[in-house]
Amino acid sequence: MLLDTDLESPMKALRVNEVTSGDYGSDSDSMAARLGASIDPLPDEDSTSTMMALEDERPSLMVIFLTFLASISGFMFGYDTGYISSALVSIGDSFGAELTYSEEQLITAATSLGAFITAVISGIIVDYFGRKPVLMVSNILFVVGSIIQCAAHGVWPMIVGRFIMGFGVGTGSLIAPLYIAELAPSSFRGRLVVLNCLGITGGQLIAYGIGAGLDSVHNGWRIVVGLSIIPPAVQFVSFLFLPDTPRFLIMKNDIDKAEKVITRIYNGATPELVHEKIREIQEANAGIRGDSVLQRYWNSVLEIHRVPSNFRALFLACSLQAIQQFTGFNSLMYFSATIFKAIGFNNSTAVSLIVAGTNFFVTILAFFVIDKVGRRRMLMLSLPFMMLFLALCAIAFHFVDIKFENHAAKLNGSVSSWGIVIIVFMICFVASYAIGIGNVPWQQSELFPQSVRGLGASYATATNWVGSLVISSTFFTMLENITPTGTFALFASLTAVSIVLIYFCYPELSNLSLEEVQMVLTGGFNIKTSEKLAKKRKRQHELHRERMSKKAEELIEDEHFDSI
Ligand SMILES: O[C@H]1[C@H](O)[C@@H](O)[C@H](O)[C@@H](O)[C@H]1O
Repeated sequence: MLLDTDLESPMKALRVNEVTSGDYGSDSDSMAARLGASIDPLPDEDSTSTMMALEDERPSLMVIFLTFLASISGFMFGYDTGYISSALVSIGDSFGAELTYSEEQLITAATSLGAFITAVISGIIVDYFGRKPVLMVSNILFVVGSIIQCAAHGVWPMIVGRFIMGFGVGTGSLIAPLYIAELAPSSFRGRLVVLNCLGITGGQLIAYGIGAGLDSVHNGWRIVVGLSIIPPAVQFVSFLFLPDTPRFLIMKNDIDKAEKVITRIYNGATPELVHEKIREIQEANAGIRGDSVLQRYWNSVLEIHRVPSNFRALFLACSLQAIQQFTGFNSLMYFSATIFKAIGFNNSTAVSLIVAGTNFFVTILAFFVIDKVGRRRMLMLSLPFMMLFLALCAIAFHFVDIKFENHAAKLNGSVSSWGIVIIVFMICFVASYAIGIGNVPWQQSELFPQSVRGLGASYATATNWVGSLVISSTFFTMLENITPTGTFALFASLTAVSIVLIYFCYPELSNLSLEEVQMVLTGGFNIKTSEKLAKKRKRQHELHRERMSKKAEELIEDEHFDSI
């Protein structure tokens, strides 16, 4: 019979082996074996422990509300990266003369660069000051960046505004999924984090839509940018009245506050369950030692690199973000209008709206299936299809007589049936991306223990922004130098390598509590064990819910009987 206490003992051993002893290099292979042993027989009905009791519950209204509010950061991420392509066209000669190609590139890249910088430094700041205050600072940066852009009458103020806005985007893209993951009951964590991804893809879709609508309006781009002030202002004011995550509060030893927050965010949180939960989090999440911020930062850096389970987590989180970016999706997100124009479509903005729309709607599908199907299975479905459609795009481009030179495309002839084939393949590629690798990497926070979660998430987020910067600034150069066929073939080969990496290294983490994830990453990647444990947890969650609804039915029947 499985008890969660069975799973706690390897947990204690994990800390003794890997952290407390300071023997960072020694990895515990027996851990996997013990973990495997502990999850072997299926649990009976009475085995649901404290942790399960709370982690099983449907998210409370409070959790759903906080998730939506945090997802505003995702929306800003999407909106701010989405509006720029239409804004660049409609800025026209607002700054005295038409923008040169390098000015356009600087304006676009400034946000990614700003985002990269804050993604690197925010990790440690969020572990020190908390998730909520740093999220609120990101709101101020969004607003300041937008105001500077709206008032800009030259290229440089525009670049500075985009750069400052990038600070907000980077910080928000790091904290929002982290905040949500720390609040969510484990059986709903995947879905709730995907809500933030829906914010991103929805923000991109809306930005494209508004941009296309205001295309011919004089100074319409100022309206598009100006509108972006509203969501962060709403998020800022709301968070004035809302709490930080219990896991952060416990790390800071603010137990009273943590108790209050847990009581508010978990349905069915009795005082005993709340205390038990606090004890579990305390046990699993020893804070980082050190007298000053710098010393603690350094110790976190040591711990994330030297503790094998942390390093595995770091490797996975960064690899997933790199795969998401280097398989080329954002080249379509940012430049699909240009590509479609190049292959002969007049209404290219409308066609590129289809790309953003497919990304958004398939992310909705991912929302419904991620916790049921599992992260690993979704990736193993997503990547092979992406590879297939990238390869098909590469082949189809071979039959279109098109040349990219000096950042312009020369098409010989008019739009052909191959052009339509390319669009269909690209849309299938986007759908395959959005169902898996488009959102699973943002589950990154679940990979790390509390003590290095901010730092780990920041490394991974920074990887995402570097990837986005590299792909968006080299895509045209690749089209020119290695042809579209070569470019898409390169993306397809990188996807093939990614499939191998995911197959051998990415365990199934759906339905596991944040503390159990640590056990899975101890002593190896434990793919088989993780799959068994995830399956077992899923069964337990289902059993628990069935029991709860049976109890509720019995209660209603009793009441009915009494009233007769
Ligand atoms: O998860 C998001 C999403 O897929 C966006 O559409 C994409 O532009 C981002 O780069 C990515 O991080």
